[in-house]
Amino acid sequence: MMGDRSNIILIGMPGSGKSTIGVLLAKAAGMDFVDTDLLIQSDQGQTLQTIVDERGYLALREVEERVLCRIPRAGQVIATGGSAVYGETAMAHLKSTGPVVFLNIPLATVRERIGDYSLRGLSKRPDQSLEALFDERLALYQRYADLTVDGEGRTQERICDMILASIPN
Ligand SMILES: Nc1ncnc2c1ncn2[C@@H]1O[C@H](COP(=O)(O)OP(=O)(O)O)[C@@H](O)[C@H]1O
Ligand SMILES: O=C(O)C1=C[C@@H](OP(=O)(O)O)[C@@H](O)[C@H](O)C1
Ligand SMILES: [Mg+2]
Repeated sequence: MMGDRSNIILIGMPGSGKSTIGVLLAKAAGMDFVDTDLLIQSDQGQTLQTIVDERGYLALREVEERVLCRIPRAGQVIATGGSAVYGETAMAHLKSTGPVVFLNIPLATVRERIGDYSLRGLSKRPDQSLEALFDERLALYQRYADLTVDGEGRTQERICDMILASIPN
């Protein structure tokens, strides 16, 4: 099946369900799954948290952009990290490989799901609040989305079904 279908690319804030819903989508659609956070870690031989702690949040964004640009065109479900949208070239590449789906959840739900974000290796300016990061990113997620799915109050299975119903195969 790989090679003859478009990718499906998931974007959104940390906690929006990209990694977990991505697996469900891939199983339901008979596609492969890749989590770009894991690609970054194996490329660098470091955890995301270590990259941010030792080299800074901009280093993570640079590495992320390079890794995303190498994603092949074959049919895979791709869970990106929340900061993927800072890479303009990477997003142009990903969009050329298939539909980009924005998993949209409110700030309060991001807070609930991610807990103490200082321990999450988030790619954000140290002085930036989560609220400011959310606002900055919302505009970027909306810019790149081909499809937006509201995840609030919905199960992962329901969100998966909604995405499959909206994407031609
Ligand atoms: N629709 C949902 N309803 C309830 N919990 C969810 C939902 N989507 C994701 N979660 C939970 O939120 C957490 C973060 O999900 P994850 O897939 O890792 O998000 P991301 O990859 O976008 O950061 C996980 O514990 C996951 O089970
Ligand atoms: O939003 C972010 O800045 C990040 C989100 C993480 O991925 P998830 O969105 O899958 O949690 C991971 O890429 C890294 O810790 C940076
Ligand atoms: Mg994830």
